[in-house]
Amino acid sequence: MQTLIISLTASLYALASIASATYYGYIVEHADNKNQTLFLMMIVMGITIVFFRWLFDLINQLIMVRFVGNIIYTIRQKMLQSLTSKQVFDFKKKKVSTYTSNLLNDVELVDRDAIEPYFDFVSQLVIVVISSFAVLYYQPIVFVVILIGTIGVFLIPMMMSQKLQQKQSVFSDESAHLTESASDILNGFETVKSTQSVNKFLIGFDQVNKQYTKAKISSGKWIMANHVTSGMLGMLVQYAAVLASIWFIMNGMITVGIMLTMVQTMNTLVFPLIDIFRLIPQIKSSKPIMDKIDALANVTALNLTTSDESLDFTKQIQLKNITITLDNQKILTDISLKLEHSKKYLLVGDSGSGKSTLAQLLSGFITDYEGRFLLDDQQLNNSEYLFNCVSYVSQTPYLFNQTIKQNIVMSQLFSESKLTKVLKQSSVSDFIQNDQQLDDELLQNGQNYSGGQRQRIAIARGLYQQKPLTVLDESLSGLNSKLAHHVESQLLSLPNTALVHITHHFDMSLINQYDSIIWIKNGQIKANQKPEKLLSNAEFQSFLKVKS
Ligand SMILES: Nc1ncnc2c1ncn2[C@@H]1O[C@H](COP(=O)(O)OP(=O)(O)OP(=O)(O)O)[C@@H](O)[C@H]1O
Repeated sequence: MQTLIISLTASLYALASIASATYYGYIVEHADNKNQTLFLMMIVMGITIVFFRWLFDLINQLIMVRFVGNIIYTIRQKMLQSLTSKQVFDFKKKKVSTYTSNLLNDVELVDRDAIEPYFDFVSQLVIVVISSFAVLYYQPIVFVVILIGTIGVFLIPMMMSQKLQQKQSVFSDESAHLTESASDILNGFETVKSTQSVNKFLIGFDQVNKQYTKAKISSGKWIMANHVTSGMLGMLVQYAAVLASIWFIMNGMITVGIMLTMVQTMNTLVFPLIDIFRLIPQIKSSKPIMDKIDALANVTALNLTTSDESLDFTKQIQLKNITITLDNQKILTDISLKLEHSKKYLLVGDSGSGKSTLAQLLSGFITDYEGRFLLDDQQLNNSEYLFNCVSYVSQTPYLFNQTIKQNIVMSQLFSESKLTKVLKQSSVSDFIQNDQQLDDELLQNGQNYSGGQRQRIAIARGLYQQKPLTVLDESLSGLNSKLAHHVESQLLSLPNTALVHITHHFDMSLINQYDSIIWIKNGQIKANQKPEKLLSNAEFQSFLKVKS
């Protein structure tokens, strides 16, 4: 439809251009008529033609700008939609800065090198076709000269397109590296400064920037070479056609007026042809980037089956013989575990034993596992369904560029009483001076708050979601022991929420309130017992000693 509208406006422009060419020939033919009325009519005709030519050109360009804008908008929306429908684990296989670069830099490249040129190409093609008919009408032989010349010279830009594609692909990769390098320095700004690594990072960035600039110049050179060569080839075709016309005049076959009309019409034909020579390789060059965008924009959206929708967690979650292998390494081996509704579990183990991996499995982030995962008594087919039942609070939570209130409520319905309750349970209320503070926008990732305060906001967020299971992964590590004690005891007293709490810091005064301690060692469950029983185990005692 868009192509059709562009073609239509381009046709009107081409017809106005041909009228203009005919007008030139006509005024030259009638220059020695000395007729005042005819002269006035010529002025009116001239102004009318110029006006319509301008009007159709303007409409064509304005429609094109609108179409291109809308297409780019749709591509970005679709890309982000598809990205967010990725499974968490798959998403993490690439760097965030790579996605950012795809979403920003690559879309810009496609805009510049494919979408705008495409509409331009359609317009020019329509103009070429219509002008060809006009030239054919005036002098078929000149048309044949243009046709042969065009086919001949068309091969050269075509030969360039392969090279252009390769250059554009390298340029896109280098754009991603540049974004990665810049975001590394900016995200790790404190560490870069405090470790006195500014120079090291600047040198690193300098190298990446050089590579990027080299790729940009290299692709720019080829684009320009393509541009200039197309222009030169177009001129060659035009010269050949003009020479043919002159030959016809010399042989008395056409008048000077007709020749002028033809030269003008040829301009309407040859300049768009030059554009076409330039546009085809340019459009082809963006194919690798279009493929990349296509791959990103075509992730299959999450599709919960009816059986998934009826899944719920009212009694228990059961893991049966679960094994998780990452990078050919078994991280969890043959895990069998039952988590009952409303019960509280402490998950402990050495660093690297697999606690976070288990937490991520329970939270729906890991989809690739052997074994069976049962919600109540039904098999879980799609891990993302767990987002309905589980609230995950990470050790290093991300706070959005929004207010504290928005960071806590997220997409749940707002309830003042619920908010007040979770603010107290998480001890966020301790550092909130007044209600206005909840509505103040946070700095990047909540940097205007301490690590412990950020963790408490994340706990409040987790509790506000009111899911049957809350998983805390070292979420109290940034709090002092008094605060951690308060929050942990609040969590332990939640009546309708099961809790899995991963920690390296044991509050011995609360440990007996857990229903069970799950002890993981080397990716396997070493014990899953009531605290009083496990605390009497000598091996566990020595594990605790090492920890304290
Ligand atoms: N995406 C991954 N790809 C490959 N290996 C991974 C991945 N994530 C974790 N691992 C490995 O799995 C093992 C268990 O990691 P996990 O984070 O679950 O341990 P943990 O018990 O939570 O440790 P800590 O207490 O230090 O946080 C580690 O050896 C880690 O290197």
